[in-house]
Amino acid sequence: MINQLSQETSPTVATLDDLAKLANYSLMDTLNGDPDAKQNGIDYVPRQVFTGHYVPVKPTPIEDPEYVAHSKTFFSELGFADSMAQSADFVRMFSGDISQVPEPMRKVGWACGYALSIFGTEYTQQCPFGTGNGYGDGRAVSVLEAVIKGQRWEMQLKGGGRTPYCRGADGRAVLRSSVREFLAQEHMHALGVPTSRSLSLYVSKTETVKRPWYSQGSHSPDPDRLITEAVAISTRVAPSFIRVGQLELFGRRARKQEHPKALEELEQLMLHLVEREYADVIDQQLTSAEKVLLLAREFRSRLTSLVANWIRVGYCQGNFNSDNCAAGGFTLDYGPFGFCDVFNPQYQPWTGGGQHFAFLNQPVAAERNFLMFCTALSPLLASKPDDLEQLQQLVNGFSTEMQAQMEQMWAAKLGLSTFHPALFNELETLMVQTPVDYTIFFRELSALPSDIEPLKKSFYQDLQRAPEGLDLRWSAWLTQWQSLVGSSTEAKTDAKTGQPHTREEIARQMKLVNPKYSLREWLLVPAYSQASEGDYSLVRELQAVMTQPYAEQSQEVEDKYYRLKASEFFAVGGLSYLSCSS
Ligand SMILES: Nc1ncnc2c1ncn2[C@@H]1O[C@H](COP(=O)(O)OP(=O)(O)OP(=O)(O)O)[C@@H](O)[C@H]1O
Ligand SMILES: [Mg+2]
Repeated sequence: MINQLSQETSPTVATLDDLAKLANYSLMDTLNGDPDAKQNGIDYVPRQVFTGHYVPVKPTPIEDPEYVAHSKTFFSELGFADSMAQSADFVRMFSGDISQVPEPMRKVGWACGYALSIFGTEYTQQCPFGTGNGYGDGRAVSVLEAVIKGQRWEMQLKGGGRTPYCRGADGRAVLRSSVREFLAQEHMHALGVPTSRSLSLYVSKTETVKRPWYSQGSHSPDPDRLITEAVAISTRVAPSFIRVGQLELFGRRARKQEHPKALEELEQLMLHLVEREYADVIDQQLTSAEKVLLLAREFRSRLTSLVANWIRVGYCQGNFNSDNCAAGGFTLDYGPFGFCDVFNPQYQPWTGGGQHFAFLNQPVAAERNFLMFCTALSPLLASKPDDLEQLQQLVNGFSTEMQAQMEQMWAAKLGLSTFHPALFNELETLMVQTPVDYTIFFRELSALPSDIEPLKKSFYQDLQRAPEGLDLRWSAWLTQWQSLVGSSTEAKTDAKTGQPHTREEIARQMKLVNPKYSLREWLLVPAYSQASEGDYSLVRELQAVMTQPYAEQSQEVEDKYYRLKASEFFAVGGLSYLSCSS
């Protein structure tokens, strides 16, 4: 028994050679969009790519890389030895130098083109050629596909240098944004929300770029100066990085018959998506049309659940364009994101994002992305009016499914088995007028308080919008809520198990829905600031705290991280909002 256990837990991948043995590429090489001459992947000049799944791109290594962090959780899931993250050949590969990787790993990576829709409107003007053929992964370069413990994973460098889609930019990511992305992915996974995963993070000791950023304490919406920042490469991992935008690029080409194989390529990409992301729920034997419909149904279900989960944990994507919407239904692109402190339905951390991508508008933004997803697939059903009609029904049914997911989520946050509209509406009004800290409020509520005093820990007293009579209204609300959840709980039974619910059980369940710790922007700022001085201790501390967001943790952690946002952090660039995610 002891032997068996140690065998199961001991890492099976201790070196890059071990990892190389698991390399297994499912790239559609028949859909390589670059002419033969460019197979070495070193043509970084912005150019139009008219067809195909990907272009070969050799990443540009960062100079003199230094280890910052790796995901211990994910390494353990993959059976990777922690020591590998600091081994010379692993560091070399995941800081962008794949020229020496062992066979059968490939010495050239790849980047993909994609289209852009913003809130359901198609765009091409962001493409330097105005056609949409020059837009895509501008700094994301995939370097490996491997089947590990029966699961296929794609590993992608972010900040891996220029690609044909870089649009004149440098293809780099800075340490600041890479720390944010690395930690946010770790946190999101620990929150139980589907996401691309963090693998590793390396910074250059010598290479820097200039980026616009805020002077300390700046209240201006836009950065007011250029700062020099170290470049970094974080590696993210997912079953695939196919975006709704990529399907759209293929869908638009098919719709406009831009080239003779456009429809065929769309079908191939759809089948590839099904294989990479939906193989467990869509039978390979089905016809293409059947697959399209099941794919749309399944994506709808994943997307609605994803967005309800975002709202459950206080996450705002900030720029929920179709090119930031993973077709596999998980969170992707941690640039303009934020976790809200003060509850505000209009919370939007990114100054460029607009209200359409605000916190509680995310269900509508998701619906627009779903519409674009279905529009992209519809040429595949062009000769089948009944199937097209079914696809349309799936689009029409989005808001109902979304609403159901939201109601279930709100009920769970309140420890109730059903949604009570009047109770919720009054709560939402009170949360805005008080206003409350979103995370702290629901966590305090999870202790089933008998009066409103404990809830006041979440109140931003200085920001009160309607102080008159608030306490009385809160007390009335709490009494009403308690009558549903609290006093009569002993008599209640669980609909599924028939077991009686105790107060302890309800509190326990609520604490698994309402996290105690949330990756607030003002916690990230000191972590990446210290990191820029070569001190990674706060990054690692935050990683440790934020990968157990539901646990109580120590008193010391609670004192430091379970707190209201300080008044001096309000309305400050880089702390309350950001204009730049690169
Ligand atoms: N420094 C950069 N160099 C080249 N391209 C960039 C750079 N910053 C952003 N881009 C490109 O701009 C586009 C939109 O920006 P966005 O912030 O969504 O990208 P990103 O942060 O690189 O994201 P993603 O996580 O979606 O790959 C993407 O095509 C992206 O690759
Ligand atoms: Mg993006």
